[in-house]
Amino acid sequence: MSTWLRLLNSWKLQTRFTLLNHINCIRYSSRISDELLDKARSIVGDNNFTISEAARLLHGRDESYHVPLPPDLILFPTSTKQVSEIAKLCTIHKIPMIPFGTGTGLEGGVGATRGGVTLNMTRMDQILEVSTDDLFATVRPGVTRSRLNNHIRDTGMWFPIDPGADASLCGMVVTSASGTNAVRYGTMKENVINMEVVLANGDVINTSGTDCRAKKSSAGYNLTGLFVGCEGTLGIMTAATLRLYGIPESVSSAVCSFPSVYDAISTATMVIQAGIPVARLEFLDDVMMSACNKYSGLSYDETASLFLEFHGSSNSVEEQAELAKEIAKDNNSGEFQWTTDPEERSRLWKARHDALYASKALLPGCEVYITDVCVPMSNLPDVIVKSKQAISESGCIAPIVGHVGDGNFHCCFLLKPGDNEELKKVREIAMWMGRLAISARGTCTGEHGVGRGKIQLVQEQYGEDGISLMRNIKFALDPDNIMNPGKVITL
Ligand SMILES: Cc1cc2c(cc1C)N(C[C@H](O)[C@H](O)[C@H](O)COP(=O)(O)OP(=O)(O)OC[C@H]1O[C@@H](n3cnc4c(N)ncnc43)[C@H](O)[C@@H]1O)c1[nH]c(=O)[nH]c(=O)c1N2
Ligand SMILES: O=C(O)C(=O)Cc1ccccc1
Ligand SMILES: [Mn+2]
Repeated sequence: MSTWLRLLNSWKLQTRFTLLNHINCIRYSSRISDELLDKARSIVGDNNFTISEAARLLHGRDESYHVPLPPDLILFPTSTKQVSEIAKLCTIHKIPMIPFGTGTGLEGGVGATRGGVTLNMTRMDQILEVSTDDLFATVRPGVTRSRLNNHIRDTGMWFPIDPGADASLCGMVVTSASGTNAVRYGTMKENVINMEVVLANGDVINTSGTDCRAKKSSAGYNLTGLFVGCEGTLGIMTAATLRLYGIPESVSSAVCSFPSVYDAISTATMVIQAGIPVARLEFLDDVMMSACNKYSGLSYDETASLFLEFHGSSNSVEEQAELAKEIAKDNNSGEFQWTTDPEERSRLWKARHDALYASKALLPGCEVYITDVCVPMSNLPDVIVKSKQAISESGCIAPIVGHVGDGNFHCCFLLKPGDNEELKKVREIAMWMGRLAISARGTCTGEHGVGRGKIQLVQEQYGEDGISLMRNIKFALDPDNIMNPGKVITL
């Protein structure tokens, strides 16, 4: 093709794109004035601005069953200064701002309940600092968990918090995420040292003080704790400083099946009581084992099972596995298979991390409704067994998987798309499970957050006084209710 023809084609494409953008703009952004659009575009530049329908749809949904709620406009800021200017602009125009990390959330957190501006944070993707002496890394919100770990692998350090999905680290901070390694290394709550946050009015603050990298601090109110788990309703995270750990010299992994849920959970409890520093302690019920076998081509027993992992020196991981094996035997276990072979281990954990997709494959085309209760260990077996009973009485399919070392488990209800009756039934069971967990001295969400689906349960968990304090905090930081409105609490 001649250069002229290529130029002509590219001009045509650009004109079409501009025209389409213009049409979309007229169709969708009744809330957003031309003046605001122009100003927003001038803050981030033409290439970091879109109102295309495809982008709007993509940004209104995460990996949950929640109905997509597209924003009017998507901006891709490239600096904290730009985020601050966007916040000032949105405050002047009283337009909602919704931060978007990688969209792997499970509670509909990125949905634009009142339209507005989504800030896609993926283009702020620098790893700002890594200190192997002081064991921390400072990252911008576009950096994902696996990118950080690939970047620092040669230093012998890693960031262990692992929700399975390759989520943005800042998204993990604001959802207070955890996953399979939390039993040993804690959740995001225990692993954030400092954060840079842009507030609704455009102010930029550091939650532990301007340049603090200390492992602990008693200085003033715990602002870091306030923003961990805020789900974008109190501010926009523009950087996070996280704790790093040494990569363990040796790792062993194990699988073991049990005749009952009680035997499996008793083993989990006793492993922890025995002081074994287990790194992963995961439960899968019979239905989930069968789903994982099918999806990942495995042939494990299809009964209640534990997947375990141990970190330490080569002697220590052997010792830990053998001790756990003894405990499992005392609880009527089947064969306890353990290995240090990297390939076998990664096959096992890949199957575990694919549990969501294995569940979905049981009913092709289905949506999933996922619960996330967390209770003290002594109440865990009863809550799991009661939940399984409720699932079987309902006639629903809902494989169960859980980070049982932390008392946390998920029921993954499979939903036929468009079946509103079934959705209603599942929602009722999920609400009942949340209440069951609260009455068993636990919480309605251990790690996925509140988003749009658990607002009522959080109200019940805290009671009027607790919620009223949360509302006051929200009002102090976001008086116009424009920071990710309609999530976590209602005003
Ligand atoms: C297969 C699979 C498996 C799992 C999970 C997901 C999937 C798909 N998850 C859930 C998910 O990975 C977790 O909630 C992540 O922390 C979400 O991070 P994203 O970057 O994707 O946030 P996403 O973009 O989905 O946003 C989530 C919320 O955070 C807000 N937000 C995002 N970035 C922000 C920023 N920079 N500033 C302010 N607010 C921001 C958003 O507005 C929204 O409210 C999970 N979780 C878990 O804890 N344990 C687990 O075991 C799993 N397992
Ligand atoms: O894998 C996990 O631990 C999750 O939190 C996601 C999930 C939830 C329910 C079934 C499968 C995966
Ligand atoms: Mn989980």
